[in-house]
Amino acid sequence: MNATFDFDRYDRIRPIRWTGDALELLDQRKLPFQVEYVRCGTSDEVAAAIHSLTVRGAPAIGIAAAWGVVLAGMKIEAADGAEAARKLEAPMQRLNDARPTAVNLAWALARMRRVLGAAGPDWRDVIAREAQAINDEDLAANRRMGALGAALIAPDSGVLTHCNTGSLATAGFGTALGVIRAGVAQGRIDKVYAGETRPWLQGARLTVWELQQDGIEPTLIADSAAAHLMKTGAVQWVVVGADRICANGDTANKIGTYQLAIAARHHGVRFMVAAPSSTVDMATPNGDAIHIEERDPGEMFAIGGVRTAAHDIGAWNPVFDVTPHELIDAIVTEQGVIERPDAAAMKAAFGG
Ligand SMILES: CSC[C@H]1O[C@H](OP(=O)(O)O)[C@H](O)[C@@H]1O
Repeated sequence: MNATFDFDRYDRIRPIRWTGDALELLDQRKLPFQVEYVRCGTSDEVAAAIHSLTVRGAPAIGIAAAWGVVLAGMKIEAADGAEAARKLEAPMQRLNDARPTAVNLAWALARMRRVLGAAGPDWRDVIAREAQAINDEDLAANRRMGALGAALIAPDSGVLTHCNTGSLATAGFGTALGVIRAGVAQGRIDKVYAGETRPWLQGARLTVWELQQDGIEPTLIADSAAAHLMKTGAVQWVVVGADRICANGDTANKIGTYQLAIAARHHGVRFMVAAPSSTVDMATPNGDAIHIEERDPGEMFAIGGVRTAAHDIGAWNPVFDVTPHELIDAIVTEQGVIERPDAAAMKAAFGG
């Protein structure tokens, strides 16, 4: 990233605000047409906000859950961190159970448990500092990933992205969208395509809105137009985020990612996954072991409260899928770039 890169120009959105005694969440169910914050005063309110996608995005739900633990800590008495950890285990489990696929949620809660276990009478300050550290580390990681990922993209490239991986999904700047922000700023990317990302429309509602805040004009496409777009030669990279990257490089991400990878390989378009190391899960051997969240089929029947499907029908609504590592050209984390990821490359990079 060049020294004069203006992060502030590309990072005005704050989906998570800690007030000192509550967590304010930008309600992503209502964007882009309403910009409203939801106030969470308890950890269970944070868990409900995670489950309802009021706050969403793998890193963002981990950060929100960490602050949820701090909120739970305000409601109990404990002499030290070990006693607090015992009393907070139930609310932490409810935070953990809010969504199953993104490893960042469990990862953040494991960090909170770890510091709690070692904390003394000042355990409340310790967990508040840890929640802030998780947030700040994510922001720094995204800015580093932006530089590393953008460097892979040749000037004058077209890029297609999927879902939302920007400031709304993280502590700021974004993962895949951070790569795109950096690539646009450096003149490497001159055309950004965003897939609408049915059924929840993270692309059409969130990514397009985020990029407009930056002065970047994306082109929205229907999810079903992606392969045709690649066939035209308009894009050189597909750049996406991740919810869980396994020990062999298999990657869970928003539903529709897998078919983008298949089409990209068929058309000679390179495929990049950008995610912080907090999304890497070396304890999960491969994509077959990932719990794919299935959500209420009702999310497929209406948009903005307007029904779009016939009545009295069934539906299947898995909201993630797994891209096998063989279809991924590069995994970019803040620790570096893994080209042609496989188990050996992942082990060399992350141990385990
Ligand atoms: C940097 S966000 C990663 C990931 O999270 C999103 O899922 P959701 O909107 O359901 O929380 C999407 O899969 C993004 O790629």
